[in-house]
Amino acid sequence: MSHSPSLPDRPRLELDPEMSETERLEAIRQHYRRILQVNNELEDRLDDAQGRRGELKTDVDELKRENEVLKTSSLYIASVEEITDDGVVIKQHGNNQEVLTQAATRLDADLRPGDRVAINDSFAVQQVLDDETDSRAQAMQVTESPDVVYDDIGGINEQIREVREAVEDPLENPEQFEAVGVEPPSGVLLHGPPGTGKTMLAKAVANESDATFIKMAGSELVRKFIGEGSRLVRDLFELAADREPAVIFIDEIDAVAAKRTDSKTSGDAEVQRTMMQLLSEMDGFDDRGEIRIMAATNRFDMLDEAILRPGRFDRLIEVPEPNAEGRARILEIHTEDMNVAEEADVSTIAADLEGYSGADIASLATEAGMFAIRDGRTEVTQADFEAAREKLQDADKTEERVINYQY
Ligand SMILES: Nc1ncnc2c1ncn2[C@@H]1O[C@H](COP(=O)(O)OP(=O)(O)OP(=O)(O)O)[C@@H](O)[C@H]1O
Repeated sequence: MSHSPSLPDRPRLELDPEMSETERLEAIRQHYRRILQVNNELEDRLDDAQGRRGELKTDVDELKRENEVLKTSSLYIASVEEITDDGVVIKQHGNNQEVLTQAATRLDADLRPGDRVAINDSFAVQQVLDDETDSRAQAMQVTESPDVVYDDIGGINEQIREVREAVEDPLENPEQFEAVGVEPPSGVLLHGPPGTGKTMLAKAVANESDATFIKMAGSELVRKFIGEGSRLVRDLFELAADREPAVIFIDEIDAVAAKRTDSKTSGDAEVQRTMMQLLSEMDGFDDRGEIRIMAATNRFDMLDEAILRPGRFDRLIEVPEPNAEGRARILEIHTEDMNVAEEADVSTIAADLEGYSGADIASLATEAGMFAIRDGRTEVTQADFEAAREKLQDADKTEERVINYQY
């Protein structure tokens, strides 16, 4: 090898018996100098070798790390069912296969039933997944029975009726649809301005149909879970199948299903893949059983028409800003538990709230209550509502100024 040429020969001392005393001394001196020289040479070589060894060790460490990564990137996900004297019983996700296996010794003490774990090809548990790694749990919000009822929603009775017909009826009376011979709508799309009660409506229909509510936010899929979008969409439908009856709710669907002409979002191949996965899940979902699919958007104009075709989101329900009557009902709902003065008139206040969404009205009620508290009163007066309205309007103006300043 180029970096290890043969070692220098060991110097020999050759003394001739014929030599004089002086000659012998000279020969020994020379021999001594030669030994020193070889010694220096060997020391240099040793330094070189040590340096080289350091380099190689760094290479090995790097390869080891790479190997670890390669090993861990091909792990499967499973849940721990039971820990027995014979080993760990796990259930693999996806195929639900149960296996009795062993855990890496360093994990023995940490393992608990219910843990999500990563297993290798021979099913040995390699890693316990914490919530951080569990993107599925982060990306989806699962609620057994959301605490919203239809009566909590004001001003959109017609929309409630339509959602009940499209979601609740097929969940509760599938036989009726079969007997009449009509297919219930595949997917229900709620569209309208922000804060008008779209999410509430989806939660209420899940609650009142005794279905599990599974929410996924489209915007998070593209912002937070880059590269995982299509897998998470697949997981979403799988989870719903495990938990039926279930209502799937995809909020801000425009984030994954924008028109192709919108270069900023749709140019992204990953977003396209996520949308294709969503479409294929919906198309392949003929025998939908007890799963209903809902979605919401504030940007109906941005949606790719592909998602609106029959068999996909084919029931569109517009949830508009509330009118005066709706605003009064929403204000009534949000002041139900508040100690409001006799003289305060909800409909007069509501009449003045043109352009307010349900969410705006909810903050107005809280803000009015805060005025009473600051004033040391226990009753909320008409004046408190007016003060709250002015405060929110001022806040809006500041926001506008900030936005104008930014652009
Ligand atoms: N119609 C309504 N009746 C009563 N409260 C409402 C109504 N609409 C909105 N609210 C209040 O505003 C909050 C937010 O509403 P929600 O999340 O349902 O709106 P959204 O339409 O889904 O909004 P976004 O499009 O911003 O997600 C609710 O928790 C509720 O307090």
